[in-house]
Amino acid sequence: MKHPSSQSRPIKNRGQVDLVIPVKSLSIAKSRLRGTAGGRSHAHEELVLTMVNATVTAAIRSHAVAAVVVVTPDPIIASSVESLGARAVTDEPSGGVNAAIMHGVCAARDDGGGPITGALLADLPALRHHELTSFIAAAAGRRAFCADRHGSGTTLLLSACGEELRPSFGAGSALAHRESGAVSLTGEWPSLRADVDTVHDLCVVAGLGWPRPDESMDPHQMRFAGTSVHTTG
Ligand SMILES: Nc1nc2c(ncn2[C@@H]2O[C@H](COP(=O)(O)OP(=O)(O)OP(=O)(O)O)[C@@H](O)[C@H]2O)c(=O)[nH]1
Ligand SMILES: C[C@H](OP(=O)(O)O)C(=O)O
Repeated sequence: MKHPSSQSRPIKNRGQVDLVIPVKSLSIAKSRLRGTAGGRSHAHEELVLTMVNATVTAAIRSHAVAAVVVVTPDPIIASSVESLGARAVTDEPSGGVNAAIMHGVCAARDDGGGPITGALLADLPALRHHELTSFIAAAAGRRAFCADRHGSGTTLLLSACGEELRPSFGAGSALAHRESGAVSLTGEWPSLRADVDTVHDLCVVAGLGWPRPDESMDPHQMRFAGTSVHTTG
């Protein structure tokens, strides 16, 4: 089902991969970061939305990606990512991250679907679209995943060409994906490995150049851990 706020269709790129990006509601997402964005009302929600928008923008810009489907129960996220060119669908039923991903995969199939599906987490604000394209090329149609920079989590899982995705996101997902036969690819993809769960992770993405000047959508700024972040305020 399309998100209740849905009005637009996704922008179709030339690529072969339909990418699904699951995102919780802004009120509960990134709980480990809560409090780091400052005391201003909705500062945390703005930080999370800014990270989601940056991730979705990079995914859409990758030439290897055909379409981006964001699965979220949150109407603010839905409307924001639709304005970027993604399709938004609600969680249905709500059953956690892997159920949300599979719902997005079904939505992508209903929309025509490409031969490869993928799940990308929404907390990769420093993501460079050419790194995503490079990873997809390296996967070469195999079921493959990118571990986060700690090696324990997963930031991206791709299905084999024409086959099921079989996501096992959650604690220790890198091992789960490896044990289920996915190939762990280890190229030079620092921005694809830099998920943000903690304040320290924010410093890491700041070192990778996030936020970039063109992502500063208005003059509001938050300060945390010595890093200045512009928000959509
Ligand atoms: N649509 C949807 N997305 C989910 C769900 N559970 C987790 N996610 C998303 O999956 C990714 C990883 O989720 P978590 O690590 O559990 O949560 P998080 O918001 O990243 O961070 P914490 O709250 O600090 O654990 C994030 O992009 C979440 O927004 C769900 O039930 N539905
Ligand atoms: C869902 C989980 O991500 P994180 O807890 O790092 O957000 C994972 O890596 O599978």
